[in-house]
Amino acid sequence: MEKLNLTQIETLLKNLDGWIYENGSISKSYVFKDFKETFSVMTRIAFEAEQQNHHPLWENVYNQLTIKLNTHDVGGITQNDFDLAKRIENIVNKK
Ligand SMILES: C[C@H](O)[C@H](O)[C@H]1CNC2=NC(N)=NC(=O)C2=N1
Repeated sequence: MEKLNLTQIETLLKNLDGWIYENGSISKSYVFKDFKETFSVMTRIAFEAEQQNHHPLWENVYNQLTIKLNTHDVGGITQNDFDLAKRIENIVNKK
């Protein structure tokens, strides 16, 4: 899997509403109704991540969830990160 350069990252981010590139990850923060909804979304993301074999760095406090994606095997951002981000958006928008 090839590391993407900054131009490619910025271009691909245009298709991901609210996602940013910072400190070597693409990331987005979400706020949900309550903890149960947040954890329900996290559970669905977890199964998606497992299916893709690509896993997030994430932080959850009550109804807040911050997700950071990078490809640690190559030490950068790859298409895998954007694929998972898209799947996360699909889960969150369907919740
Ligand atoms: C051994 C296993 O396939 C690898 O460690 C996978 C697992 N999940 C992963 N997740 C992420 N975010 N980056 C990786 O490089 C990665 N590699």
